[in-house]
Amino acid sequence: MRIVALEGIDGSGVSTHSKLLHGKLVEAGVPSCLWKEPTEGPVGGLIRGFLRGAGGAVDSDVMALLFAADRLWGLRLGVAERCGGRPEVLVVDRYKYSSLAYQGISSGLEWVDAINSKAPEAEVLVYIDVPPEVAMRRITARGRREVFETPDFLSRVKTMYEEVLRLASGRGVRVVRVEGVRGGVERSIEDVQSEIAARVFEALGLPGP
Ligand SMILES: Nc1ncnc2c1ncn2[C@@H]1O[C@H](COP(=O)(O)OP(=O)(O)OP(=O)(O)O)[C@@H](O)[C@H]1O
Ligand SMILES: Cc1cn([C@H]2C[C@H](O)[C@@H](COP(=O)(O)O)O2)c(=O)[nH]c1=O
Repeated sequence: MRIVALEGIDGSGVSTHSKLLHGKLVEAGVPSCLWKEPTEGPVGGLIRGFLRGAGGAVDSDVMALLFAADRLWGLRLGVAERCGGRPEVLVVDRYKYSSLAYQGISSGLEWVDAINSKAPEAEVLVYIDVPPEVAMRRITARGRREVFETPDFLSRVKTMYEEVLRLASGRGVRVVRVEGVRGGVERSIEDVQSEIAARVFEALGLPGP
């Protein structure tokens, strides 16, 4: 199973572009499945509660363990059930790189990496680079906020992603960095998506979308 992971700070467009990319793969006849973390499984439900603030204060180590458990549940049980077996390409809307960037801040990269060592590296990691101010504008516009969605925390996550991308790249993951904002101007969804699709197809050795 070839894993293509989409990553970025909240509001960068990870969910939007995961769905669109999956649609393009299906259109091109590539057996592909769209997966999202946190999942809809039992551990994913617990995580959602914490993200909405229902579980009280959020402890980074506890969240890291929950995300790692949810991830393995997905890889070992959820994907097979939802995708009808093992798809050729699994497009993941967030993966272990989110744990490294978000929980790595307080829990430490090394430990978060260790508890995720049973989740294989992605073949391709698409990072959507958006400044926290733009991301926060989009988050505010949609009206509901989760615990990590503050300007200060998203700035720290963005800084952490740089380290995570270096780590992944050093392990042979194809890192595709895409600008969500160019020359101070937000790029349209279509513009960003056509770049993502073209570069992911190329990285996977598939004929262009
Ligand atoms: N170029 C763009 N790419 C993606 N989304 C964009 C773009 N321009 C505007 N948007 C808007 O930004 C929002 C991004 O939402 P989306 O749920 O995809 O982000 P996300 O990164 O998955 O956030 P979260 O992790 O908080 O759920 C959507 O409302 C989308 O319409
Ligand atoms: C997989 C994963 C996610 N997170 C964070 C990133 C977001 O703030 C939320 C998920 O919300 P979304 O609206 O569904 O994108 O959780 C994280 O901190 N660690 C992880 O491993």
